[in-house]
Amino acid sequence: MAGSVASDDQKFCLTEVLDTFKLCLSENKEVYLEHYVAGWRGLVKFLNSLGSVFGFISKDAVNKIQVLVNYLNGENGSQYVTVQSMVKYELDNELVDLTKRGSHPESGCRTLLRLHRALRWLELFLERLRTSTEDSKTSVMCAESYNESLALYHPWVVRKAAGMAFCVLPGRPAFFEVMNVGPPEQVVAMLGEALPLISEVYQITEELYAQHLLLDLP
Ligand SMILES: CCCCCCCCCCCCC/C=C/[C@@H](O)[C@H](COP(=O)(O)O)NC(=O)CCCCCCCCCCCCCCC
Repeated sequence: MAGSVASDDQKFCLTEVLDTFKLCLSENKEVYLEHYVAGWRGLVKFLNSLGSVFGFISKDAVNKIQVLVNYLNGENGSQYVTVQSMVKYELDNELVDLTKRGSHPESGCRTLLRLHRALRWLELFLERLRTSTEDSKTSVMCAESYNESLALYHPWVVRKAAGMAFCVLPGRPAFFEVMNVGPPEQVVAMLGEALPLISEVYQITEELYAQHLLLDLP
């Protein structure tokens, strides 16, 4: 379906994303920013293949990815190799607006926090997809996951727009097809492999942010 008409580099395959999140964790459980960002790139590709209704969502994600890529490729790039080193560097050098937006409105820490919250949505949504049945509705699974995670941080207008976008999500069969992994059983197996990795990346980041009191960055 949608996947087969897209050109190769536009083609999304969940396997790629799985592999990217696998690469995220270093031996001592630090999170590599480069792979974290690459994981999000893959997800955005997928989102774009679902249609232009999701444009306002992917645009925001792309902006945030770009902010982080700019740090990675910037003159202090070596401080941004892992999320742990980024947090340390930005805090030590007072590069983070801690209570209200001021001179560092786009710190790596606050930018990554937005993606981190979205990763929780992803975890919840993929778990619902994994355990769903043929007649489950993707729009409902998506909305429930959103309400339990990201929605808690979004103002009414954004929640409203997101809710409208969810309504036009393709049904489960078409959705699985766009994932481009294979038959449903294979998608389910794949999700079973991907989820623990995504959870681990999420947990490690969550604990790091909690430890440094960064979970409410403006
Ligand atoms: C498959 C359906 C995809 C639905 C995506 C669900 C997430 C809905 C998010 C709605 C965000 C609306 C855009 C605006 C966001 C910003 O206001 C807000 C705050 O930023 P600020 O503090 O800089 O102002 N930004 C955010 O919270 C970051 C949102 C990032 C969302 C990235 C979502 C990517 C989704 C990728 C889907 C992949 C699904 C894969 C399934 C196999």
